[in-house]
Amino acid sequence: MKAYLELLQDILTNGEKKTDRTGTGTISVFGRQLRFDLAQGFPMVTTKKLHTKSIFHELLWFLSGDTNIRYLQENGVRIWDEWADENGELGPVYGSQWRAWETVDGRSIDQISKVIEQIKRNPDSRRHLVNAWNVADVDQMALPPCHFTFQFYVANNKLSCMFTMRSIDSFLGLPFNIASYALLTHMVAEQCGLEAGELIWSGGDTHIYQNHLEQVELQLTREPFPLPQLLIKRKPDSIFDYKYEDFEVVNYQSHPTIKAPIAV
Ligand SMILES: Nc1nc(=O)c2c([nH]1)NC[C@@H]1CN(c3ccc(C(=O)N[C@@H](CCC(=O)O)C(=O)O)cc3)CN21
Ligand SMILES: O=c1ccn([C@H]2C[C@H](O)[C@@H](COP(=O)(O)O)O2)c(=O)[nH]1
Repeated sequence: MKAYLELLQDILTNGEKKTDRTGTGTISVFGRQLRFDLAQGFPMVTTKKLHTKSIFHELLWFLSGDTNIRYLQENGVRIWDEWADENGELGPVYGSQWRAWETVDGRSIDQISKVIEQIKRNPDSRRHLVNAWNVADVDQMALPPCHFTFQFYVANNKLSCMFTMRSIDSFLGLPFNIASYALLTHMVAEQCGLEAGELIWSGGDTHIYQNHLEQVELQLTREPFPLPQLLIKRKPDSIFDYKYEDFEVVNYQSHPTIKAPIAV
């Protein structure tokens, strides 16, 4: 995860001070890319301890099409609490757009099933895309999608994924997002009979919140450990049948947690 630490240093060195919606203030750069070869290990930050449980449950929750935080809370995951209404609803966020994009003529499109079918049937297609930025729905969402699109690519029997984010909380959000899309790529690869290739992150407004600066400085004093590996213990019939217990991250050696306030 040297590339991630270099990104943090890049923001510290080149970032411009900006105000932001949450009133916290950031330093920010615009337009960056990171690449991870998934054969080299599972890309989890090792210079602080990451809560894998939150990351894995959140992805399973997206894939189930759910947009209510009940499932997360039942599994001890609190990362979406601040954005939900009194009924736990977030509006038509990721899960809804991924699994049930509503069309003007009243149909519902399951983008995840579709993209997996396409990868199997026509791996060389250049249209393996999933989109969460539904222009008609954005105003009803508790938070407009930050990771708003992703694309798959097949070559040499390997599946690569590029995901794009418009806005990046580089200290708290990005480590979660990288691990989450790495997991998704491994799952889709397994379902399609492919190996996991590269994971590419593309970022727009890539920022560090002003109240994360000390935490970032501390993290940059730490030496990364070798990457852990992801173990998927079985191959279910479909991408929607994975359970939390099917995954294990082995050999995750990390420095201690670094606490930081989340900007709401
Ligand atoms: N400002 C902000 N940053 C984000 O990364 C973010 C949002 N808002 N809003 C929506 C989701 C929620 N996400 C979150 C929310 C909280 C943590 C967080 O507090 N992480 C802690 C540990 C939390 C846990 O117990 O899992 C961390 O130390 O990584 C991470 C991602 C990512 N997104
Ligand atoms: O998966 C996520 C979700 C959110 N974020 C961050 C990026 C920003 O810091 C905030 C969103 O605020 P906006 O004003 O809507 O840009 O949440 C993230 O990094 N990863």
